[in-house]
Amino acid sequence: MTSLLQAKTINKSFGEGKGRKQVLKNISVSIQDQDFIAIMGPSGSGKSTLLFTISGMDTIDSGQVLFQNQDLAQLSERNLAQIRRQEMGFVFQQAGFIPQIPLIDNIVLASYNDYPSNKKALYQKAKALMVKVGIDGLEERLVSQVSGGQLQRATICRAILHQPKLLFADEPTGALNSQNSQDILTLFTNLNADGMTIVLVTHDPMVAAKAKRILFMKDGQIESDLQFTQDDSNQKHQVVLSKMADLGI
Ligand SMILES: Nc1ncnc2c1ncn2[C@@H]1O[C@H](COP(=O)(O)OP(=O)(O)OP(=O)(O)O)[C@@H](O)[C@H]1O
Repeated sequence: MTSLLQAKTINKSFGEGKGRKQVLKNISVSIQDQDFIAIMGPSGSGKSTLLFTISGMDTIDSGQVLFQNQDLAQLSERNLAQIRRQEMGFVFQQAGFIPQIPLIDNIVLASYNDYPSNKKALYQKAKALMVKVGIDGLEERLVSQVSGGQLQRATICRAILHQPKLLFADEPTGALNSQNSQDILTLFTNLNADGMTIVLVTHDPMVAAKAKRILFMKDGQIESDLQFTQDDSNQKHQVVLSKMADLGI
């Protein structure tokens, strides 16, 4: 496996003066091609901030984030946006969908801008993905006409439509019931088996147990980095539960 993304001693603070809080403290982590990583840790430990900074959505105070050996901070805004649109996919809580257009247009829009000649294929693929995640039949609904869980699944469709190399997801199953969560996890597992690298943040030990590697964060640092060679979800689940107990999660 080759390194897809490397974070080198990154630091990130929020606030000014006395209110300044260092949220990421000298974090170094290397994400390999075809990794499937779950980031866990107590609330406020810096999980989402780590996801935002390594994905180029937010800046860092010091250190380096290299994606395919390119330093994100050295890229022009245009090049960074292009890499993020074409090579990365994002499942974040703020969906950023346009309220006035149907769900399927929202799913296709970003990819269509980059690949306008593929319009028909993109819509066909979007429909197939909507079936896979259990929101078929909602193609023409507006954002205001679907539930939070349905919107979350639409966000996932949009994030993977262009088959990104690297998928970032913040609590991708947070708004879903257990059957829908299982369907999404099966989809992620299959995408990963087909070559997509996945980095997700979760509080759910069942979700983490699907990953090949689990990073536990504590107070802005990576407390442990567990790699699993055997695909034994039960064993991983037990390890996660015991680690969560250690960290008081
Ligand atoms: N934009 C921001 N401005 C100021 N403080 C922020 C900002 N984003 C995050 N923080 C603070 O940074 C710390 C880490 O936040 P972060 O969202 O990364 O934690 P988390 O581990 O993902 O938490 P949770 O599990 O509750 O989502 C928290 O104290 C949070 O309040």
